Amino acid sequence: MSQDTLAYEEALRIVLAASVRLPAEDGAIAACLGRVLAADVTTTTALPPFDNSAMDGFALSGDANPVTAGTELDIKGEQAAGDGVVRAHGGAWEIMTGARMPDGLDRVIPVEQTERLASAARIRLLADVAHGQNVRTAGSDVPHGETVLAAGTVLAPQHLMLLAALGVAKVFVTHRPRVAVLCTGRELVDDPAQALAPGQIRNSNGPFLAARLPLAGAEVVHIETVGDDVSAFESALRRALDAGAQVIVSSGAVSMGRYDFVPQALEHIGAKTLFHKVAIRPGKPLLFARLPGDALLFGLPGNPIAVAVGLRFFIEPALRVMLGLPKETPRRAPLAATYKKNVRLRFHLKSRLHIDSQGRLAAEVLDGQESYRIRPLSDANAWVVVPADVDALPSGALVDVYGPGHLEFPLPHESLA
Ligand SMILES: Nc1nc2c(c(=O)[nH]1)N[C@H]1C(S)=C(S)[C@@H](COP(=O)(O)OP(=O)(O)OC[C@H]3O[C@@H](n4cnc5c(N)ncnc54)[C@H](O)[C@@H]3O)O[C@H]1N2
Ligand code: MOO
Repeated sequence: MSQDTLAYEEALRIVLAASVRLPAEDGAIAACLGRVLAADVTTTTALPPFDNSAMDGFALSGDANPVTAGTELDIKGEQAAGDGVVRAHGGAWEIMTGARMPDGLDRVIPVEQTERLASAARIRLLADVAHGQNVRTAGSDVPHGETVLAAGTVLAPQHLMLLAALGVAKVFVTHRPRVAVLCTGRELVDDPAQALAPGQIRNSNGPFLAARLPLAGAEVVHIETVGDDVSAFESALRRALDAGAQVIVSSGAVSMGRYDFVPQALEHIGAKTLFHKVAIRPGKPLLFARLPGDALLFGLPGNPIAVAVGLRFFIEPALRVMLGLPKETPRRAPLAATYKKNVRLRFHLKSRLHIDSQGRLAAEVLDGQESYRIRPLSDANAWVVVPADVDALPSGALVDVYGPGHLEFPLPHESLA
Protein backbone atom coordinates (compact mmCIF):
# COMPACT_ATOMS: atom_id res chain seq x y z
CA MET A 1 0.00 0.00 0.00
CA SER A 2 1.45 3.41 -0.94
CA GLN A 3 2.06 5.84 1.93
CA ASP A 4 -0.79 8.14 0.99
CA THR A 5 -3.37 5.34 0.73
CA LEU A 6 -5.19 4.88 4.02
CA ALA A 7 -6.58 1.65 5.40
CA TYR A 8 -10.40 1.68 5.41
CA GLU A 9 -10.57 1.56 9.21
CA GLU A 10 -8.33 4.64 9.55
CA ALA A 11 -10.27 6.55 6.88
CA LEU A 12 -13.57 5.66 8.56
CA ARG A 13 -12.19 6.83 11.92
CA ILE A 14 -11.45 10.24 10.34
CA VAL A 15 -14.96 10.42 8.85
CA LEU A 16 -16.64 9.50 12.13
CA ALA A 17 -14.51 12.00 14.09
CA ALA A 18 -15.50 14.79 11.68
CA SER A 19 -19.22 13.96 11.89
CA VAL A 20 -21.30 15.68 14.54
CA ARG A 21 -24.60 14.60 16.03
CA LEU A 22 -27.36 16.96 14.89
CA PRO A 23 -29.87 18.69 17.17
CA ALA A 24 -33.51 17.58 17.46
CA GLU A 25 -36.88 19.14 16.71
CA ASP A 26 -40.55 18.40 17.20
CA GLY A 27 -42.11 16.58 14.25
CA ALA A 28 -45.77 15.84 13.52
CA ILE A 29 -46.10 12.06 13.42
CA ALA A 30 -47.63 12.07 9.93
CA ALA A 31 -44.32 13.50 8.67
CA CYS A 32 -42.02 11.27 10.73
CA LEU A 33 -41.77 8.03 8.76
CA GLY A 34 -38.06 7.13 8.70
CA ARG A 35 -37.07 9.81 11.22
CA VAL A 36 -34.96 8.92 14.26
CA LEU A 37 -36.36 9.47 17.76
CA ALA A 38 -34.14 11.76 19.81
CA ALA A 39 -35.90 10.96 23.10
CA ASP A 40 -37.89 8.10 24.60
CA VAL A 41 -41.67 8.28 24.11
CA THR A 42 -43.59 7.75 27.37
CA THR A 43 -47.36 7.50 27.30
CA THR A 44 -49.85 9.48 29.31
CA THR A 45 -52.67 7.20 28.22
CA ALA A 46 -53.26 3.45 28.37
CA LEU A 47 -54.18 1.02 25.61
CA PRO A 48 -56.89 -0.08 25.39
CA PRO A 49 -58.20 3.08 27.06
CA PHE A 50 -61.20 1.20 28.58
CA ASP A 51 -62.35 -2.39 29.16
CA ASN A 52 -64.03 -3.57 25.95
CA SER A 53 -65.37 -6.68 24.30
CA ALA A 54 -63.21 -8.90 22.06
CA MET A 55 -66.31 -10.53 20.52
CA ASP A 56 -69.76 -9.84 19.18
CA GLY A 57 -71.92 -11.50 21.82
CA PHE A 58 -73.39 -10.88 25.24
CA ALA A 59 -71.77 -9.25 28.25
CA LEU A 60 -72.78 -10.55 31.65
CA SER A 61 -71.50 -10.98 35.16
CA GLY A 62 -71.88 -13.63 37.77
CA ASP A 63 -70.85 -14.59 41.24
CA ALA A 64 -70.34 -18.12 40.00
CA ASN A 65 -67.11 -18.73 38.13
CA PRO A 66 -67.73 -19.83 35.51
CA VAL A 67 -71.34 -19.00 34.77
CA THR A 68 -72.31 -22.37 33.37
CA ALA A 69 -73.86 -23.57 30.13
CA GLY A 70 -77.62 -23.76 30.39
CA THR A 71 -77.97 -20.52 32.38
CA GLU A 72 -80.79 -18.31 31.06
CA LEU A 73 -80.61 -14.50 31.18
CA ASP A 74 -82.85 -11.59 30.15
CA ILE A 75 -81.38 -9.18 27.57
CA LYS A 76 -81.21 -5.82 29.36
CA GLY A 77 -79.62 -3.57 26.74
CA GLU A 78 -77.26 -3.14 23.81
CA GLN A 79 -73.75 -1.66 23.65
CA ALA A 80 -72.02 -0.90 20.33
CA ALA A 81 -68.48 0.39 19.60
CA GLY A 82 -68.53 4.13 20.29
CA ASP A 83 -71.24 3.97 22.98
CA GLY A 84 -70.29 5.65 26.26
CA VAL A 85 -70.57 4.73 29.95
CA VAL A 86 -73.59 2.64 30.98
CA ARG A 87 -74.34 0.89 34.23
CA ALA A 88 -75.73 -2.63 34.07
CA HIS A 89 -77.69 -4.29 36.84
CA GLY A 90 -77.42 -7.97 35.99
CA GLY A 91 -78.82 -9.77 32.98
CA ALA A 92 -77.15 -9.96 29.60
CA TRP A 93 -76.19 -7.01 27.32
CA GLU A 94 -75.89 -7.53 23.62
CA ILE A 95 -72.37 -6.21 22.86
CA MET A 96 -70.28 -5.62 19.74
CA THR A 97 -66.52 -6.11 19.28
CA GLY A 98 -64.69 -3.04 20.62
CA ALA A 99 -67.69 -1.73 22.58
CA ARG A 100 -67.04 -0.42 26.09
CA MET A 101 -68.04 -2.97 28.73
CA PRO A 102 -71.11 -1.82 30.65
CA ASP A 103 -70.03 -1.09 34.25
CA GLY A 104 -70.89 -4.04 36.48
CA LEU A 105 -70.32 -6.72 33.80
CA ASP A 106 -67.11 -8.73 33.65
CA ARG A 107 -67.28 -11.32 30.85
CA VAL A 108 -68.50 -11.84 27.29
CA ILE A 109 -69.91 -14.93 25.61
CA PRO A 110 -69.70 -15.00 21.78
CA VAL A 111 -73.10 -14.88 20.06
CA GLU A 112 -72.58 -18.31 18.48
CA GLN A 113 -72.35 -19.85 21.97
CA THR A 114 -75.82 -18.59 22.86
CA GLU A 115 -79.36 -19.45 21.89
CA ARG A 116 -82.19 -16.93 21.59
CA LEU A 117 -85.24 -18.11 23.44
CA ALA A 118 -88.72 -17.82 22.00
CA SER A 119 -89.37 -14.57 23.81
CA ALA A 120 -86.41 -13.05 21.81
CA ALA A 121 -85.43 -10.94 24.83
CA ARG A 122 -83.88 -13.87 26.63
CA ILE A 123 -80.87 -16.09 25.90
CA ARG A 124 -79.56 -19.44 27.05
CA LEU A 125 -75.77 -19.97 27.34
CA LEU A 126 -74.46 -22.92 25.31
CA ALA A 127 -71.00 -22.82 26.95
CA ASP A 128 -69.45 -21.90 30.29
CA VAL A 129 -68.11 -18.34 30.52
CA ALA A 130 -65.46 -17.42 33.07
CA HIS A 131 -64.61 -14.09 34.74
CA GLY A 132 -62.73 -11.84 32.30
CA GLN A 133 -63.37 -14.08 29.29
CA ASN A 134 -63.35 -12.14 25.98
CA VAL A 135 -62.74 -8.82 27.77
CA ARG A 136 -59.78 -6.68 26.65
CA THR A 137 -58.90 -4.83 29.83
CA ALA A 138 -57.77 -1.19 29.98
CA GLY A 139 -53.98 -0.94 29.86
CA SER A 140 -53.42 -4.62 28.99
CA ASP A 141 -51.55 -3.64 25.81
CA VAL A 142 -49.82 -0.47 27.04
CA PRO A 143 -50.07 0.48 30.72
CA HIS A 144 -50.33 4.16 31.61
CA GLY A 145 -46.93 5.88 32.02
CA GLU A 146 -44.93 3.26 30.12
CA THR A 147 -41.94 3.98 27.82
CA VAL A 148 -43.13 2.61 24.50
CA LEU A 149 -40.39 3.70 22.08
CA ALA A 150 -36.73 4.25 22.89
CA ALA A 151 -34.51 7.10 21.64
CA GLY A 152 -32.71 5.92 18.51
CA THR A 153 -35.76 4.13 17.07
CA VAL A 154 -36.09 4.69 13.33
CA LEU A 155 -39.80 5.31 12.97
CA ALA A 156 -41.49 2.63 10.85
CA PRO A 157 -45.22 2.29 10.03
CA GLN A 158 -45.82 0.03 13.04
CA HIS A 159 -44.42 2.73 15.35
CA LEU A 160 -46.71 5.32 13.76
CA MET A 161 -49.63 2.92 14.40
CA LEU A 162 -48.73 2.80 18.10
CA LEU A 163 -48.22 6.57 18.36
CA ALA A 164 -51.52 7.22 16.56
CA ALA A 165 -53.36 4.82 18.90
CA LEU A 166 -51.87 6.63 21.89
CA GLY A 167 -52.88 10.02 20.50
CA VAL A 168 -49.27 11.24 20.34
CA ALA A 169 -49.32 14.16 17.91
CA LYS A 170 -45.63 15.10 17.91
CA VAL A 171 -42.35 13.39 18.64
CA PHE A 172 -38.85 14.71 19.24
CA VAL A 173 -36.74 13.65 16.24
CA THR A 174 -33.17 14.28 15.17
CA HIS A 175 -32.73 16.70 12.28
CA ARG A 176 -32.23 15.01 8.95
CA PRO A 177 -28.73 15.70 7.62
CA ARG A 178 -29.00 18.10 4.65
CA VAL A 179 -27.08 16.74 1.68
CA ALA A 180 -26.26 18.12 -1.78
CA VAL A 181 -25.33 15.99 -4.79
CA LEU A 182 -22.99 17.31 -7.49
CA CYS A 183 -22.28 15.12 -10.51
CA THR A 184 -19.30 16.10 -12.62
CA GLY A 185 -18.44 15.23 -16.19
CA ARG A 186 -19.15 16.87 -19.51
CA GLU A 187 -20.07 13.44 -20.91
CA LEU A 188 -23.19 13.36 -18.72
CA VAL A 189 -26.73 13.84 -19.98
CA ASP A 190 -29.50 14.32 -17.40
CA ASP A 191 -32.57 14.41 -19.63
CA PRO A 192 -33.67 10.87 -20.62
CA ALA A 193 -35.49 12.35 -23.64
CA GLN A 194 -32.28 13.84 -25.03
CA ALA A 195 -30.51 11.74 -27.66
CA LEU A 196 -26.89 10.94 -26.84
CA ALA A 197 -24.14 12.46 -28.97
CA PRO A 198 -21.06 10.28 -29.55
CA GLY A 199 -19.07 10.04 -26.29
CA GLN A 200 -21.97 11.01 -24.07
CA ILE A 201 -23.56 8.80 -21.42
CA ARG A 202 -26.58 9.20 -19.19
CA ASN A 203 -26.13 10.39 -15.62
CA SER A 204 -26.96 7.38 -13.46
CA ASN A 205 -25.07 8.38 -10.29
CA GLY A 206 -27.29 11.42 -9.71
CA PRO A 207 -30.60 9.52 -9.68
CA PHE A 208 -29.04 6.75 -7.58
CA LEU A 209 -27.79 9.17 -4.92
CA ALA A 210 -31.03 11.17 -4.98
CA ALA A 211 -32.97 7.95 -4.34
CA ARG A 212 -30.65 6.32 -1.80
CA LEU A 213 -29.88 9.32 0.43
CA PRO A 214 -33.47 9.79 1.71
CA LEU A 215 -33.62 6.04 2.45
CA ALA A 216 -30.50 6.59 4.56
CA GLY A 217 -32.20 9.32 6.62
CA ALA A 218 -30.89 12.38 4.76
CA GLU A 219 -32.68 15.25 3.05
CA VAL A 220 -31.41 16.11 -0.43
CA VAL A 221 -31.40 19.91 -0.59
CA HIS A 222 -29.62 20.47 -3.89
CA ILE A 223 -28.72 18.41 -6.94
CA GLU A 224 -26.78 19.59 -9.94
CA THR A 225 -24.67 18.34 -12.82
CA VAL A 226 -21.60 20.30 -13.88
CA GLY A 227 -19.03 19.98 -16.67
CA ASP A 228 -15.33 19.52 -16.28
CA ASP A 229 -14.08 22.89 -15.13
CA VAL A 230 -12.97 24.11 -11.74
CA SER A 231 -14.94 27.33 -11.75
CA ALA A 232 -18.26 25.61 -12.62
CA PHE A 233 -17.63 23.16 -9.79
CA GLU A 234 -16.80 25.97 -7.35
CA SER A 235 -20.02 27.81 -8.26
CA ALA A 236 -21.99 24.58 -7.77
CA LEU A 237 -20.36 24.14 -4.34
CA ARG A 238 -21.52 27.66 -3.41
CA ARG A 239 -25.08 26.91 -4.53
CA ALA A 240 -25.04 23.67 -2.51
CA LEU A 241 -23.91 25.57 0.60
CA ASP A 242 -26.48 28.31 -0.03
CA ALA A 243 -29.15 25.59 -0.08
CA GLY A 244 -28.04 24.67 3.46
CA ALA A 245 -26.03 21.52 2.69
CA GLN A 246 -24.12 20.11 5.65
CA VAL A 247 -22.75 17.31 3.50
CA ILE A 248 -21.80 17.57 -0.17
CA VAL A 249 -21.45 14.43 -2.23
CA SER A 250 -19.70 14.79 -5.56
CA SER A 251 -19.20 12.12 -8.16
CA GLY A 252 -16.24 12.02 -10.51
CA ALA A 253 -13.06 14.04 -11.09
CA VAL A 254 -11.02 12.75 -8.16
CA SER A 255 -8.60 10.42 -9.96
CA MET A 256 -5.49 10.98 -12.08
CA GLY A 257 -6.99 12.34 -15.29
CA ARG A 258 -6.36 15.73 -16.82
CA TYR A 259 -9.89 16.82 -15.89
CA ASP A 260 -9.90 15.46 -12.35
CA PHE A 261 -10.20 18.89 -10.80
CA VAL A 262 -11.95 18.31 -7.46
CA PRO A 263 -8.72 18.38 -5.37
CA GLN A 264 -7.68 21.60 -7.12
CA ALA A 265 -11.10 23.25 -6.56
CA LEU A 266 -11.01 22.31 -2.89
CA GLU A 267 -7.55 23.79 -2.44
CA HIS A 268 -8.70 26.95 -4.19
CA ILE A 269 -11.65 27.52 -1.85
CA GLY A 270 -9.55 26.82 1.26
CA ALA A 271 -11.01 23.41 2.10
CA LYS A 272 -9.00 21.00 4.22
CA THR A 273 -8.59 17.62 2.56
CA LEU A 274 -8.65 15.02 5.34
CA PHE A 275 -7.76 12.12 3.09
CA HIS A 276 -7.57 11.20 -0.59
CA LYS A 277 -7.31 7.50 -1.56
CA VAL A 278 -8.31 4.56 0.58
CA ALA A 279 -7.20 0.93 0.28
CA ILE A 280 -10.58 -0.27 -0.96
CA ARG A 281 -12.09 -1.61 -4.15
CA PRO A 282 -14.01 -0.17 -5.77
CA GLY A 283 -13.67 3.51 -4.98
CA LYS A 284 -9.97 3.80 -4.16
CA PRO A 285 -9.56 7.48 -5.22
CA LEU A 286 -12.22 8.59 -2.67
CA LEU A 287 -11.60 12.01 -1.16
CA PHE A 288 -12.88 13.49 2.10
CA ALA A 289 -12.62 17.18 2.99
CA ARG A 290 -13.93 19.79 5.36
CA LEU A 291 -15.04 23.02 3.67
CA PRO A 292 -14.71 26.49 5.20
CA GLY A 293 -17.87 26.75 7.34
CA ASP A 294 -17.58 23.07 8.36
CA ALA A 295 -19.66 21.31 5.68
CA LEU A 296 -18.18 17.92 4.82
CA LEU A 297 -17.40 16.91 1.26
CA PHE A 298 -17.20 13.32 0.05
CA GLY A 299 -15.57 13.28 -3.38
CA LEU A 300 -16.69 9.91 -4.74
CA PRO A 301 -14.93 8.43 -7.75
CA GLY A 302 -17.23 8.59 -10.77
CA ASN A 303 -17.57 4.90 -11.56
CA PRO A 304 -21.12 3.97 -10.50
CA ILE A 305 -20.16 1.18 -8.12
CA ALA A 306 -17.49 3.38 -6.54
CA VAL A 307 -20.33 5.84 -5.86
CA ALA A 308 -22.52 3.11 -4.33
CA VAL A 309 -19.64 1.90 -2.12
CA GLY A 310 -18.65 5.43 -1.09
CA LEU A 311 -22.22 6.12 -0.05
CA ARG A 312 -22.70 2.81 1.78
CA PHE A 313 -19.37 2.56 3.59
CA PHE A 314 -18.35 6.20 4.21
CA ILE A 315 -21.34 8.53 3.93
CA GLU A 316 -23.90 6.29 5.63
CA PRO A 317 -21.65 5.76 8.70
CA ALA A 318 -21.31 9.57 8.89
CA LEU A 319 -25.10 9.95 8.62
CA ARG A 320 -25.50 7.48 11.50
CA VAL A 321 -23.36 9.72 13.74
CA MET A 322 -25.39 12.77 12.68
CA LEU A 323 -28.64 10.92 13.38
CA GLY A 324 -27.48 9.66 16.79
CA LEU A 325 -27.40 6.01 15.74
CA PRO A 326 -24.75 3.57 17.01
CA LYS A 327 -22.10 2.10 14.74
CA GLU A 328 -23.55 -0.53 12.44
CA THR A 329 -22.77 -4.19 13.11
CA PRO A 330 -22.52 -6.39 10.01
CA ARG A 331 -24.45 -9.64 9.85
CA ARG A 332 -22.51 -12.84 9.14
CA ALA A 333 -23.49 -15.39 6.53
CA PRO A 334 -21.74 -18.34 4.87
CA LEU A 335 -20.34 -17.87 1.38
CA ALA A 336 -22.13 -19.87 -1.31
CA ALA A 337 -18.85 -20.57 -3.16
CA THR A 338 -15.07 -20.21 -2.85
CA TYR A 339 -13.84 -16.61 -3.18
CA LYS A 340 -10.34 -15.47 -4.13
CA LYS A 341 -8.74 -12.07 -4.60
CA ASN A 342 -5.13 -11.17 -5.30
CA VAL A 343 -5.00 -7.51 -4.21
CA ARG A 344 -4.49 -6.31 -0.65
CA LEU A 345 -7.46 -3.98 -0.65
CA ARG A 346 -10.72 -4.23 1.29
CA PHE A 347 -13.29 -5.48 -1.26
CA HIS A 348 -16.97 -4.50 -1.30
CA LEU A 349 -18.80 -7.05 -3.40
CA LYS A 350 -22.15 -6.89 -5.11
CA SER A 351 -23.86 -9.94 -3.64
CA ARG A 352 -27.10 -11.79 -3.23
CA LEU A 353 -28.22 -13.27 0.01
CA HIS A 354 -30.44 -16.23 -0.74
CA ILE A 355 -31.99 -19.26 0.83
CA ASP A 356 -30.97 -22.63 -0.56
CA SER A 357 -33.28 -25.60 -1.12
CA GLN A 358 -32.70 -26.73 2.50
CA GLY A 359 -33.72 -23.31 3.81
CA ARG A 360 -30.14 -22.27 4.66
CA LEU A 361 -28.93 -18.72 4.18
CA ALA A 362 -25.98 -18.21 1.82
CA ALA A 363 -24.19 -15.17 0.40
CA GLU A 364 -23.43 -15.39 -3.30
CA VAL A 365 -20.82 -13.00 -4.70
CA LEU A 366 -22.14 -11.98 -8.11
CA ASP A 367 -20.23 -12.06 -11.37
CA GLY A 368 -19.26 -8.68 -12.81
CA GLN A 369 -17.58 -6.89 -9.90
CA GLU A 370 -15.97 -4.20 -12.09
CA SER A 371 -16.91 -0.74 -10.92
CA TYR A 372 -18.53 0.30 -14.21
CA ARG A 373 -20.99 -2.65 -14.10
CA ILE A 374 -24.37 -1.47 -12.89
CA ARG A 375 -26.45 -4.51 -13.85
CA PRO A 376 -25.12 -6.80 -11.04
CA LEU A 377 -25.88 -4.05 -8.49
CA SER A 378 -29.43 -4.13 -9.70
CA ASP A 379 -29.46 -7.92 -9.15
CA ALA A 380 -27.82 -7.59 -5.71
CA ASN A 381 -29.60 -7.38 -2.38
CA ALA A 382 -26.51 -7.17 -0.15
CA TRP A 383 -22.85 -6.25 0.11
CA VAL A 384 -20.24 -8.81 1.13
CA VAL A 385 -17.08 -7.27 2.56
CA VAL A 386 -13.72 -9.07 2.43
CA PRO A 387 -10.94 -7.47 4.52
CA ALA A 388 -7.72 -6.26 2.87
CA ASP A 389 -5.56 -8.99 4.41
CA VAL A 390 -7.77 -11.93 3.37
CA ASP A 391 -6.80 -13.51 0.04
CA ALA A 392 -9.01 -16.57 -0.19
CA LEU A 393 -12.13 -17.90 1.48
CA PRO A 394 -13.54 -21.41 1.16
CA SER A 395 -17.19 -22.06 0.41
CA GLY A 396 -19.14 -21.87 3.68
CA ALA A 397 -16.75 -19.37 5.33
CA LEU A 398 -18.60 -16.73 7.32
CA VAL A 399 -18.32 -13.25 5.81
CA ASP A 400 -19.58 -9.79 6.79
CA VAL A 401 -22.84 -8.96 5.03
CA TYR A 402 -24.40 -5.50 4.83
CA GLY A 403 -27.83 -4.52 3.57
CA PRO A 404 -28.25 -2.26 0.52
CA GLY A 405 -28.61 0.70 2.91
CA HIS A 406 -27.78 1.08 6.60
CA LEU A 407 -31.48 1.08 7.51
CA GLU A 408 -32.28 -2.01 5.42
CA PHE A 409 -31.39 -5.62 6.13
CA PRO A 410 -31.28 -7.71 2.93
CA LEU A 411 -34.34 -9.85 2.43
CA PRO A 412 -32.99 -13.15 1.14
CA HIS A 413 -34.19 -14.38 -2.23
CA GLU A 414 -35.47 -17.90 -2.59
CA SER A 415 -32.99 -20.49 -3.85
CA LEU A 416 -31.31 -19.82 -7.18
CA ALA A 417 -30.00 -23.38 -7.38
N1 LIG B 1 -4.35 6.49 -14.26
C1 LIG B 1 -5.33 6.15 -13.43
N2 LIG B 1 -6.57 6.14 -13.88
C2 LIG B 1 -7.58 5.80 -13.07
C3 LIG B 1 -7.29 5.43 -11.74
C4 LIG B 1 -5.97 5.47 -11.29
O1 LIG B 1 -5.66 5.17 -10.12
N3 LIG B 1 -5.03 5.85 -12.18
N4 LIG B 1 -8.33 5.04 -10.92
C5 LIG B 1 -9.48 4.47 -11.58
C6 LIG B 1 -10.54 4.30 -10.64
S1 LIG B 1 -10.35 3.05 -9.54
C7 LIG B 1 -11.67 5.04 -10.65
S2 LIG B 1 -12.95 4.66 -9.59
C8 LIG B 1 -11.86 6.14 -11.57
C9 LIG B 1 -12.30 7.39 -10.81
O2 LIG B 1 -12.27 8.44 -11.65
P1 LIG B 1 -12.88 9.85 -11.34
O3 LIG B 1 -13.38 9.96 -9.97
O4 LIG B 1 -11.90 10.84 -11.76
O5 LIG B 1 -14.20 9.82 -12.19
P2 LIG B 1 -14.41 10.18 -13.71
O6 LIG B 1 -13.18 9.97 -14.46
O7 LIG B 1 -15.07 11.48 -13.77
O8 LIG B 1 -15.44 9.03 -14.08
C10 LIG B 1 -15.11 7.68 -13.98
C11 LIG B 1 -16.12 6.89 -14.80
O9 LIG B 1 -17.41 7.04 -14.27
C12 LIG B 1 -18.32 7.58 -15.25
N5 LIG B 1 -19.24 8.51 -14.57
C13 LIG B 1 -18.89 9.65 -13.97
N6 LIG B 1 -19.97 10.26 -13.48
C14 LIG B 1 -21.02 9.50 -13.79
C15 LIG B 1 -22.41 9.62 -13.57
N7 LIG B 1 -22.92 10.67 -12.89
N8 LIG B 1 -23.23 8.64 -14.02
C16 LIG B 1 -22.71 7.58 -14.69
N9 LIG B 1 -21.39 7.41 -14.92
C17 LIG B 1 -20.57 8.35 -14.50
C18 LIG B 1 -17.43 8.29 -16.20
O10 LIG B 1 -18.03 8.48 -17.45
C19 LIG B 1 -16.22 7.38 -16.23
O11 LIG B 1 -16.46 6.28 -17.05
O12 LIG B 1 -10.67 6.46 -12.24
C20 LIG B 1 -9.97 5.32 -12.76
N10 LIG B 1 -8.85 5.79 -13.52
O1 MOO C 1 -12.11 2.41 -7.49
MO1 MOO C 1 -12.51 2.27 -9.05
O2 MOO C 1 -14.12 2.27 -8.55
O3 MOO C 1 -12.13 0.55 -8.63
O4 MOO C 1 -12.97 1.64 -10.54
